[in-house]
Amino acid sequence: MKKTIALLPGDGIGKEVVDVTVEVLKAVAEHFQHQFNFNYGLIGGDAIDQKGNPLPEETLEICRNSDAIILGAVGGPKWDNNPVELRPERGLLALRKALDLFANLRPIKTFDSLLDSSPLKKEYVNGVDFIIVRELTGGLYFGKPSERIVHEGQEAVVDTLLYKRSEIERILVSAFEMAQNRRKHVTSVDKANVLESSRVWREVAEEVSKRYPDVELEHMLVDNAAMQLIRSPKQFDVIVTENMFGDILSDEASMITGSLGMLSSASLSSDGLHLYEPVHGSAPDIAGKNIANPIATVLSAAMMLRQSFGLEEEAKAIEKAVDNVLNSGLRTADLTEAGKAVSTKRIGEEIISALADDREIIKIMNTYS
Ligand SMILES: NC(=O)c1ccc[n+]([C@@H]2O[C@H](COP(=O)([O-])OP(=O)(O)OC[C@H]3O[C@@H](n4cnc5c(N)ncnc54)[C@H](O)[C@@H]3O)[C@@H](O)[C@H]2O)c1
Ligand SMILES: CC(C)[C@H](C(=O)O)[C@@H](O)C(=O)O
Ligand SMILES: [Mg+2]
Repeated sequence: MKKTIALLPGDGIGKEVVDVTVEVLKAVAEHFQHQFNFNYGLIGGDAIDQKGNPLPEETLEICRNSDAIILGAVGGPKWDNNPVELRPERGLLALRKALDLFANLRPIKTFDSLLDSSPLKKEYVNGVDFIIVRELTGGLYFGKPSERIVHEGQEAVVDTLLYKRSEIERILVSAFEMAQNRRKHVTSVDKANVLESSRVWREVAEEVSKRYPDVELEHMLVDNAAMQLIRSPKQFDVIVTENMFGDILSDEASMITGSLGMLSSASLSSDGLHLYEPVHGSAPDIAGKNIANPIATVLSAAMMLRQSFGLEEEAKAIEKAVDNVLNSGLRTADLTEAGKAVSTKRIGEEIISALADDREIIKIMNTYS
């Protein structure tokens, strides 16, 4: 299979984790006889420095001319005091909007070998397998006005939480569709005791649920959901929620798996051009040290192979290679005690060698079958 992949490494550890992921994808291409072409684009702080724009038009073109997009992360202290239009994060938000990447899927699944890495009790995290479906192109992130104003004669500020009913409906449909192929349970998270937007969200959730009689719908207030994620994470199958709540709950949920460095994601659009990125950011505190965990991005690439290219066997091969590496006891610093950790690059090399081992076994088995 021949595919073109846009690579937007971005800033900080974004570059390090994308570098590893590209090597893994090259190994997959070699073992499974595919041709992956990689087109690099600038986004975030780097793009501001080189092009004066966090999302240059060339980058959008590269994305539009590709079959899928892999992004690292954007942001860093260097640009923190920039005016809002020159913030790296604006580049990511503009990209999500421009490509209509409205459905952000963030799977939370524990690895058996990492049960001890979670701060939660082993018996609570063992077997956790749920997905957060986060609305990604609406809500507080995009509502206008969003500005400093004078209100009642005083300095004030306003951000707007705006959703079209159709935007709420399409994300809920995505969640119910997903639940139908899983354990048939949707938890719709909102703040309907306070926010009008959440009251409408609940109404739409009820309407959509009528089309999926085999799926159970539960409403949960976001503050309770934050607590339930820690108290009993196994109760969840599909969590669907608006943009900001989803952002916060997914970082929280990452600790069930042991680290934010484990959490992959897919941002899906209606026209089939999807973006894959780790849930974490550019981690300025560890950037440039070759110690970041690349697994979130590598697993995002597996999501890409499955979702965008239909390459199920290849996606599974990556997931199995990651599992094998973790089973062998190798861990980056976020998952183990100081002194025992291995580097970003080493984890990448081990994943590639686990992939190769697995292919050899399959080949040997095929010759005997
Ligand atoms: N998708 C994105 O591009 C994205 C996501 C989140 C934050 N950001 C940006 O990143 C910058 C830093 O934000 P932050 O520090 O709040 O969040 P962060 O996710 O970058 O880091 C939070 C903490 O987790 C650790 N961490 C994150 N990823 C890791 C990995 N792969 N391996 C090991 N440790 C990891 C970091 O070292 C840090 O201690 C900000 O500019 C923010 O806007 C970007
Ligand atoms: C960098 C930031 C804009 C982004 C978000 O809030 O969506 C990040 O935190 C994420 O989770 O992808
Ligand atoms: Mg976030």
